[in-house]
Amino acid sequence: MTEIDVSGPPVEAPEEETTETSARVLPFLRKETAPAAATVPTEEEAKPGEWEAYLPDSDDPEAEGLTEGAEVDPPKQAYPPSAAEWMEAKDKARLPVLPDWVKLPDQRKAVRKWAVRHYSTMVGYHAVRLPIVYTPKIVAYSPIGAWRWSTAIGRWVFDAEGKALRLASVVKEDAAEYLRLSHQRNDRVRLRGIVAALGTFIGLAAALTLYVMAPSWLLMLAMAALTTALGAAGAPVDRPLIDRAKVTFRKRKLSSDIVIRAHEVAGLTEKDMSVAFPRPIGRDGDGWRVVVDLPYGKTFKDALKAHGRLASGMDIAPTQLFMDPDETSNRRVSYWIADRDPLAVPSGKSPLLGATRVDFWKPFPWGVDERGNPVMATMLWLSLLVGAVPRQGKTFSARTIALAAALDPYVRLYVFDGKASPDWRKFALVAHRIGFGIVPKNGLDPVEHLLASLRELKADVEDRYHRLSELPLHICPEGKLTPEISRDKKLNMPLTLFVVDEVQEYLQHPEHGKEILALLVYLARVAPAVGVSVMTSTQKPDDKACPSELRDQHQARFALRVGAYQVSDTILGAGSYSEGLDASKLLKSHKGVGLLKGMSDDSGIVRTYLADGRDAERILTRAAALREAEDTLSGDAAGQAPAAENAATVLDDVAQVLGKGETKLWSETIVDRLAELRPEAYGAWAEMEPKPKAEALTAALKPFGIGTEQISRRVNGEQFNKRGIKRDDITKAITERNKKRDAG
Ligand SMILES: Nc1ncnc2c1ncn2[C@@H]1O[C@H](COP(=O)(O)OP(=O)(O)OP(=O)(O)O)[C@@H](O)[C@H]1O
Repeated sequence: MTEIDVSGPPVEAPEEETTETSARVLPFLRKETAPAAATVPTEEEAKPGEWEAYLPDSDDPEAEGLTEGAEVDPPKQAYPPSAAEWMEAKDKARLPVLPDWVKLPDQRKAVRKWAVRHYSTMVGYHAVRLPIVYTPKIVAYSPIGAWRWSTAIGRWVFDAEGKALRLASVVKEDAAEYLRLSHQRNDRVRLRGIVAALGTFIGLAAALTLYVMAPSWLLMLAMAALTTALGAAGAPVDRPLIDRAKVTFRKRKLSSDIVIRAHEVAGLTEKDMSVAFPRPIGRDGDGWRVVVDLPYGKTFKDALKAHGRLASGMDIAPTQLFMDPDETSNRRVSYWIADRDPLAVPSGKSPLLGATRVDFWKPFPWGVDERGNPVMATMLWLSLLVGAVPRQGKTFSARTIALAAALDPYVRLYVFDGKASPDWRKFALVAHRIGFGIVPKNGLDPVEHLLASLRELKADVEDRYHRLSELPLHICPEGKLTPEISRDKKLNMPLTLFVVDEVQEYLQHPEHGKEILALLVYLARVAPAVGVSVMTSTQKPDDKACPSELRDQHQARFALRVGAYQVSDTILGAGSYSEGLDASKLLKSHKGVGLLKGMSDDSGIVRTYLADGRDAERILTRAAALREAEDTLSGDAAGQAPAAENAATVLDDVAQVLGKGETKLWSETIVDRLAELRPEAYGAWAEMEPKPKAEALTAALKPFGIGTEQISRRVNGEQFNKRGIKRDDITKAITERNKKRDAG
């Protein structure tokens, strides 16, 4: 592959350098130059990424000592570039046949909206002034206009323009010249007099005809037109009849002068070099798109640093100015200048309110960007970290994602809220496991419940990896979870979303914090690949409250307003600030607005849709009904024993149901006995078919490292082979658990 050095424009090498044995390698090009016509490119010709090479001309007397074909330091890059590179460069440089605002319906709509708003403002402006300003002015100026017209016609008819020449010939006493000019004047006056008389006659006849025959509206129109024309002619030259519409900046055309001024005051221009405009300024959605080339040596980062000064230079709020780097050149910056602060405009209610169900395998609407384009979110194969200062919409934005998951009846939800706020309560209708706060209540410790859920899920994830690799090819062609597998209840591998709001509350738990951290790190890193996504949110993204070893596992990040750019970088990942992503620039009024990174190839602003408490309740009631209809309610929502209770006692329960002298027992028999022992906890298992019944027990014992094995038994003289549990395994697990418990 060709290596291309585009570190700077070609520089004419000093003569002595070319004669040295260690010749300097000039920056090379993507475009081949015809050797015979090789010249040093001027700055205007040199476009980024299209440098022309300066090849010494052997005919040039100054190129002494250089012979064609003689070896200098071989350039790093092969030359000429390959056809693919050449085509790629051309592809990048090519402008589309039609601009985006013509092709894309969203942009077309925005331009249409802008045009209607712009021109209706203009028309409205003048319509209001027509009766109260323009008409009185026209009427007042029209006599002056009539006088100006008649004197102008009189001067024309009597050849006033030749008067000065005639007078000059009199002063010079040049009789011949005077006679010639007088003759010319007489001829002119005669002809012009006839024309004027004819014009007056026709005009009067037309006026009379109009007066007698024309309908009154036409007569009025003609009079209005005549008065307007006279008024315009009579208006003082320094004060035009019609005011210019005094429109605000956002409706004023953004000119290159304004952009240049902004760069000058922002210190982004050089003494002898201003900014260049590689393409014309144009409308883009509800704003202007301006692409500039900064002077050589200035970078996108410089523009980013000067953000506030640029906004001031353009006379707009900083929140109206958006910047994007350009991949072809570090000195090219693309600005989007919004007509008004787009982030303060609410994005509206979540479309989930009108949705009967969601397919969580597909992207779902989460909000809109600064230009009002929809932003679709997906949680497939990733984990998401949400961070912000309190009251900015952290919980609401994360909850909208969980609501979408709830509306897919095949998605299993785990919801834990460290703050025990009312925001997540209604998820109890659908969540497989749910817990609030960190303080034990009604005999249930939410932290232990979270821990047990994490262990349960870890075992599930390990099991999924194992089973996916063993599934037959026709079910699992690529060894990956598919929509079909995830919806097959028998396979029990649904898409799963693990939500932890205010995660720092759990991570700082004195007893279980470390284990919770380790399990979350494991899940955020490993689980997305088998359809288990983790979504954590925090108002304290610092290392103490939410260590980087957990933050770093999140592929996607969403930062709402934070206090400082360093905190923004902590949430979004190092280097985000230099890419132009800085959540500290968001304002308090920007509720539910944040910067999204890593969910797709694009990073940027999302104004999340709003689903308040009542909306959430409506959606969750619908989601619960949907799950009931599809028979997918499970865990806590289905009234099945909470994970903590199961996990804490299942070992003892199994030990208890194993009869004296029974060294091993079939799983389904164990479940039946468990259901008799504690129907409130195991009743639901007992009603299952034999296979899922056995699988439920296997999953419950998995976190303790207990597996099943084939057990042969004779029933009524017949031999049966089924999977079961060994007493020794149970006894060992209980001993280990007790040891751990005692060790504290
Ligand atoms: N998308 C949105 N559109 C409009 N307003 C919103 C949006 N999201 C949140 N808000 C407003 O912001 C307020 C705070 O939201 P939320 O409770 O999600 O903040 P938070 O960051 O989780 O706060 P805390 O840390 O105190 O829980 C909400 O009560 C709501 O009024």
